[in-house]
Amino acid sequence: MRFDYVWLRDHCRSASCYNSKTHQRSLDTASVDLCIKPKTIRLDETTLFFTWPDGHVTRYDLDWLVKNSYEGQKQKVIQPRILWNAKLYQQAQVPSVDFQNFLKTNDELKKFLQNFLLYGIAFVENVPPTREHTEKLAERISLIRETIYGRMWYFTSDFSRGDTAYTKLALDRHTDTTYFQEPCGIQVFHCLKHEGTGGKTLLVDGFYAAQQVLQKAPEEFELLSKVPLKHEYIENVGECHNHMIGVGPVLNIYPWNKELYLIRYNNYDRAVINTVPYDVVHRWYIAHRTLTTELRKPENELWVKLKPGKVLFIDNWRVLHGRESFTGYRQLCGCYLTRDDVLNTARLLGLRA
Ligand SMILES: C[N+](C)(C)CCCC[C@H](N)C(=O)O
Ligand SMILES: O=C(O)CCC(=O)C(=O)O
Ligand SMILES: [Fe+2]
Repeated sequence: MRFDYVWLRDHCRSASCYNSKTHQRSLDTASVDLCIKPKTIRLDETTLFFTWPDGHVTRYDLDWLVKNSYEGQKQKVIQPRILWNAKLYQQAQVPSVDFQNFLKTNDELKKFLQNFLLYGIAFVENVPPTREHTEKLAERISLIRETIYGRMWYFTSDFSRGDTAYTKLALDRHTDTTYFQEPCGIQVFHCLKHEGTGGKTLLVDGFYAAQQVLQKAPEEFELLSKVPLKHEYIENVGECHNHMIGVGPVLNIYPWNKELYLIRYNNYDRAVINTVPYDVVHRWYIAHRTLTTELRKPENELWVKLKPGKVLFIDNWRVLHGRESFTGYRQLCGCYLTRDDVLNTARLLGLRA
């Protein structure tokens, strides 16, 4: 491990530099001499002591330094995950949780969140098929993220909004709200009614597919993580007028450990590519094709028929969804959740997120 002297001065946890009640820094970092060097350094069994030129003393537990060093973080993932294809997911036999237990006990909520964090999808069963109960369920986990579609949305194939979701047509795998600067973190689906045929839901682990790309063609993975693209939503239907633009690469990775944390994939909503120079664009299409080929492999497709009472939570930063075309009357309700608050709940329950 290597530490910079300014870093060591900046992270001083003494009472005058750090408020341990609020967990906030009191030290004004801009007041630290950028050429600062300690006058003396002393080490005992567990602790490293620095005396700075002005006489201030900083002490670090060696354990704390190990935990907080760049070298330590580089080898750790922020969020442990189990990547899956259809067979792996089915073999894992992930249990659904029961609505009543989920509302009543923190243990059930924790079990649910643990599975959700590991697999990027999770189910709650025996939910009364109403909008109010679905809302109550969502609120148990997080804050609902209100968007142009409303707080709780409720939709059928009536084309009340200018989007293919509001028809009976099939929808290929995609993530939602790619046209937001921060795509919605979690999507909740509850099918309240379906009198007809078809309409199965498709789920694909985008991170599993991306991992295949990384193994087979690392330079293509890299390109997909570097090239920024626009996605766009333009709507002029009835009273609804919207124009949303979101910019970002298809694969988003943390630079220090190369961990993938967000996939933005929606071929319907991808805007005109005008952010990519001529000599890169063709290579980008090749890389996009490789990823699409992985995403479309039948063995990666998990198909489920959503039924009243069974609520599906999808990590919209990881798992793609789609649907089969359908006939008859089909009513879906749900909402988006704010990702920060889902992760907050998970951390408060002792989970790593
Ligand atoms: C119906 N519901 C509100 C869930 C989603 C509508 C959003 C559809 C859009 N094409 C997208 O993929 O973001
Ligand atoms: O109708 C469905 O099952 C899903 C449609 C969809 O992709 C969406 O609402 O985001
Ligand atoms: Fe969607």
